[in-house]
Amino acid sequence: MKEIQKVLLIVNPISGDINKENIIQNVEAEVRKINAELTTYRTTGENDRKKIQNLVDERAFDRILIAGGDGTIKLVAEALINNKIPIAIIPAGSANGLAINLGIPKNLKEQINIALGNSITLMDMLEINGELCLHIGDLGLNAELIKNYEHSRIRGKMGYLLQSIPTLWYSKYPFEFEVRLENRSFNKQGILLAFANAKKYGTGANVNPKGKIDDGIFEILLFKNFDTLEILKTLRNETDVNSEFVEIIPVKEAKVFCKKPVAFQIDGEYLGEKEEISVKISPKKLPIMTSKQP
Ligand SMILES: Nc1ncnc2c1ncn2[C@@H]1O[C@H](COP(=O)(O)OP(=O)(O)OP(=O)(O)O)[C@@H](O)[C@H]1O
Repeated sequence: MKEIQKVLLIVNPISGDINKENIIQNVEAEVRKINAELTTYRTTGENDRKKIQNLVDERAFDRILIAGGDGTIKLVAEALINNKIPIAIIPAGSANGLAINLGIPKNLKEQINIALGNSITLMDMLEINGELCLHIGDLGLNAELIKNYEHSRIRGKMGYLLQSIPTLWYSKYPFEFEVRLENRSFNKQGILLAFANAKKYGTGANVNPKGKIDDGIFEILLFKNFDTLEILKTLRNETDVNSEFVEIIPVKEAKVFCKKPVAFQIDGEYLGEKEEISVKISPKKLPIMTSKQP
């Protein structure tokens, strides 16, 4: 592999409520050791995508490190789409769903080693209603929970837990979904319909055991109206989902129609209520650093 000469470090100063100075100093030290040049860009929350694109066009970076959460990774992936520079994650968000799915370790030194290493995975990306999705999008109860959580003042797992009760109380579940695949269509009722590129939710819940980020396939997960509280508990904990709750359908493309508008989210960001969803997989779209082939 070609030697790394120019590294861009993109830092989101506010993500996860974490001070990033320690990350920046450690990255500086490690980049110095390999005699590469480092440029650091701090996001402002305004026009970052264009500014990153300009920076990347100006200087030929051969590695881009991202210290932030899923929102920051998505922003960079959108800025770089079709530009084959490998990206690497230094997890520094509140949930870090993609990093969890890639098995990025907790230790900063190990994270930087992976970031400056040579194990690249060409990751599939989901495109949902024209939006880029890194690992999971869903319709239903989880999106309602995220919407309510975004408005609550209590963060972390406790915030989710406290929001579960009013979410369940006000939710109009079960929802009616019509799923259209390449060669068949069917109607299903459930509390949550997810499109998963990987195995886990950001909380670590292993909802899609067969999920693989580079197999050219995504899974539709239908959480049936079984035991809602039990399912919510599973989504918020680091446990495997009970297979009785969920039906898994591997596909490359799908359309979903809802009888009434249903809450929708991508990678932890609430995107309003939708009646129609169109999903397809873009295979091998994003080169991303991993400890080994996941
Ligand atoms: N300097 C800044 N000031 C305010 N907002 C910012 C700034 N830089 C980026 N942002 C905002 O940060 C958000 C992305 O945050 P990100 O998702 O990476 O972190 P998080 O929400 O803490 O983590 P996670 O997605 O893992 O829960 C975007 O909405 C972006 O507009």
